[in-house]
Amino acid sequence: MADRIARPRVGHIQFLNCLPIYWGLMRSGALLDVDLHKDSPDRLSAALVAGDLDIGPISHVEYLRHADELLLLPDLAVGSDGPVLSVNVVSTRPLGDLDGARVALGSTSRTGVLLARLLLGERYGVHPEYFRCPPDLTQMLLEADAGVLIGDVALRALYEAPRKGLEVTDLGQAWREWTGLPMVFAVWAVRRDFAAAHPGLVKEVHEAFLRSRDLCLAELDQVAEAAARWEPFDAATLATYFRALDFSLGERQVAGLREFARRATAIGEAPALPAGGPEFFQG
Ligand SMILES: C=C(O[C@@H]1C=C(C(=O)O)C=C[C@H]1O)C(=O)O
Repeated sequence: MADRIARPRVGHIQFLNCLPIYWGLMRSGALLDVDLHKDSPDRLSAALVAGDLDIGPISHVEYLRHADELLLLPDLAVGSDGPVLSVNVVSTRPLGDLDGARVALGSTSRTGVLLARLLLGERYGVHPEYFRCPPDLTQMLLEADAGVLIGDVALRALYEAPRKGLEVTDLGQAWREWTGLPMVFAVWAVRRDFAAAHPGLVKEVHEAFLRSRDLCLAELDQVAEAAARWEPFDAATLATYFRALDFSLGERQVAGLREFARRATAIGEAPALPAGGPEFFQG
């Protein structure tokens, strides 16, 4: 039997925000050509950095921390140009009143929680005491005055919090109001060693993701209908959510990425992007 190369090991965020991209891989048949690993974004980020995955989504700030080992896949991201709906600070009082309070940072997030800290410190001038916590709103608010959540639990909190007398701050919207730019929460990257060894495979996977994204955007209401069957959200809510998300990484999004990188670097959370960065995979 001839030696075969293994399928590329590809990450997939196990949140509704990436379901549209998974949908397209299924529809186009490309799912057969990858070894897909579903997990939370914090674990996928760590796996890509550790070399346990070859290609996949990585939380924005984790990319910045490991940019020397990674190349970005062009035109693919999870972000928003305005409200994102699923990266939220849920608080018992307005953000400006959180000085000295306790704020719980959801453990699945790296970028959303850093954005919350930047916003609270630099825009609101408040300095809470932060601690890491599992992403469970009830547990967070037993020990804190605010919690930062991402993904499906954050989307749920957006709809449930007002009934509980809680405030919700959408961090995609807050970033846009603060900087005028889109926010990029996660990017897709390939390990540089894998890209050098298998450029053709990386090109194929990248193109499959782009086709998948475009297919999903053309069938968004069907995707929402299909997903609503298994989710605690109705189809209209899911369609609104998928339309709020921005899966592109064009010039404006790259400007947003550079601005976030600049601010993360200024507080010592990430090394500076090299001049002209980020560096992209050139298919
Ligand atoms: C929009 C989102 O983007 C995400 C936010 C991330 C983070 O804060 O580290 C990581 C991956 C993405 O899932 C979301 O999770 O809702």
